[in-house]
Amino acid sequence: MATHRSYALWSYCGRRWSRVMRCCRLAGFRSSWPRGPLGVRHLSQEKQATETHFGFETVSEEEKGDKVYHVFESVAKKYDVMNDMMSLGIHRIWKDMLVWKMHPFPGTQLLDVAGGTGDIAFRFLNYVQAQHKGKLKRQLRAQQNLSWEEIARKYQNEEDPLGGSRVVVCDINKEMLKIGKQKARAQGHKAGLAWVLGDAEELPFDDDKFDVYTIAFGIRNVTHIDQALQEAHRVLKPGGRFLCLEFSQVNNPLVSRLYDLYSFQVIPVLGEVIAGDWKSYQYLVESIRQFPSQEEFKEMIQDAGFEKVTYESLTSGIVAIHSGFKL
Ligand SMILES: COc1cc(O)cc(C/C=C(\C)CC/C=C(\C)CC/C=C(\C)CC/C=C(\C)CC/C=C(\C)CC/C=C(\C)CC/C=C(\C)CC/C=C(\C)CC/C=C(\C)CCC=C(C)C)c1O
Ligand SMILES: C[S@@+](CC[C@H](N)C(=O)[O-])C[C@H]1O[C@@H](n2cnc3c(N)ncnc32)[C@H](O)[C@@H]1O
Repeated sequence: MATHRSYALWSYCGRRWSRVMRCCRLAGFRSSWPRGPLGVRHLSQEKQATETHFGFETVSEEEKGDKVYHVFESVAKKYDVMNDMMSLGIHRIWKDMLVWKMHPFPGTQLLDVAGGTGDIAFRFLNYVQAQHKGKLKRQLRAQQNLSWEEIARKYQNEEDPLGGSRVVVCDINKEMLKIGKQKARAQGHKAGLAWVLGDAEELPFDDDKFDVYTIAFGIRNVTHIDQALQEAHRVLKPGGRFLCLEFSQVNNPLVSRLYDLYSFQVIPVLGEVIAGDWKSYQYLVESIRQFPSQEEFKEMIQDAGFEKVTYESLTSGIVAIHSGFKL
C-alpha cells in the first residue's frame, strides 16, 4: 500500500513536470535535462536523477538496463510457452486486437519495437497477406470474362503477396530476436520482414520513416519511457500512428483482488516450474504494478507530441491499447 502511495506521489510529480516540459517544448526548447520518475527529467532532484524502478526494487538507471536485459535473455527460450500458460492463451487475443485496431492499409510500413519473438510482426504479415489475397480475388471476380490462362497469369504476376507492406522488428535483446527468427522460419515468413537489434530509447532509424509504430508489453521495461515515446514520434511519418499494448490498471475490484492473488501467488510459481526462473516472473508482476494507469499513460503519450490520443481497456483493464497520431 505504502509502495503504491509513494509511487502515486512520485508519478504525480513526474506528470506535473511533464506538463512543464511540454510547455517548454512548445516554446521551442529541446530537452536534455536531468531525469526523474518514469524517465521524466527533473532539475531539482539531481540525487535521485539516476534512480529508477526494477519491479519493487530501487536501482540505478544503468543497473535497470542490465537487469532487464538479463531477464529476457534468461526467459527467451520459454517466453512463448510461458505466455500461453500464464494467460491461458488470452495474450493471443490481445495481440490480435492490436493488429485489428491497426487495420493496416496496403503498403503499410510497420516498426514493431520491443518486438521480441515476433508475435506482432507475424500477425501483421498474416493480416496484410489475407487482405491482399482478398483484394486480388475481388478484382478477379469483377473481371468474370477472363480466361483461366489470364487468371493464372494475373496470380503469377503478383510478385509481392504483401502488397508492399513491410515490418521491422526492433529489440534490444539478441536472444529474443534469435527465437523470433527461428519462429519466422518455422512459420514460413521471409519476405517483408527484417530484424534489427536496437534500443527503443535511441532507435537506429531516420526521421519520418514508418506509417505505424507498435510496442506490445515492451514499454514497461524501458528505463526512460518519455524518451522512447519521443523516439516513436520522431520515426513516424506525419499522419503515422502509435499503438501500444501494455498491462494497465484493473477497473473491477473483484477481478483486481483475484488478479493480484493470481499474479503474486501463481505466476512466479509457473515461472519457476516452466522456465526455472522465479525472479524474472516476480519482476514481471511487480513491473505491472509500477506502470502508470490508463489516464496517466495517455498524458505521457500526449507529452511526447502525439495527438488524438485514446485508449481501450481490455479484460477489465488487465491490459490497455493506447493509440495516438503524429499530425
Ligand atoms: C519477464 O517478463 C515477461 C515474461 C513473459 O513471459 C511475458 C511478459 C509479457 C506478458 C505477456 C505477453 C502476457 C502474459 C500474461 C499474464 C501475465 C497473465 C495475465 C492474466 C490473465 C489473462 C488472467 C487474469 C486472472 C484473473 C482475472 C484472476 C483469475 C484467477 C483465478 C481464478 C485464480 C486465482 C488464484 C488464486 C486464488 C491463487 C491459487 C490458485 C491456484 C494455485 C490455481 C492456479 C490456477 C490457474 C493456473 C488458472 C489461471 C486462471 C486464469 C488464467 C483465468 C483466466 C480468466 C480470466 C481472464 C477471467 C513479460 O513481461
Ligand atoms: C515482454 S517482451 C514483449 C515481446 C513482444 N512484443 C510480445 O508482445 O510478445 C518485452 C521485450 O522488450 C524488450 N526490451 C526491453 N527493453 C527494451 C529497450 N530499451 N529497447 C528495445 N527493446 C526492449 C525485451 O528485450 C523483450 O524482448
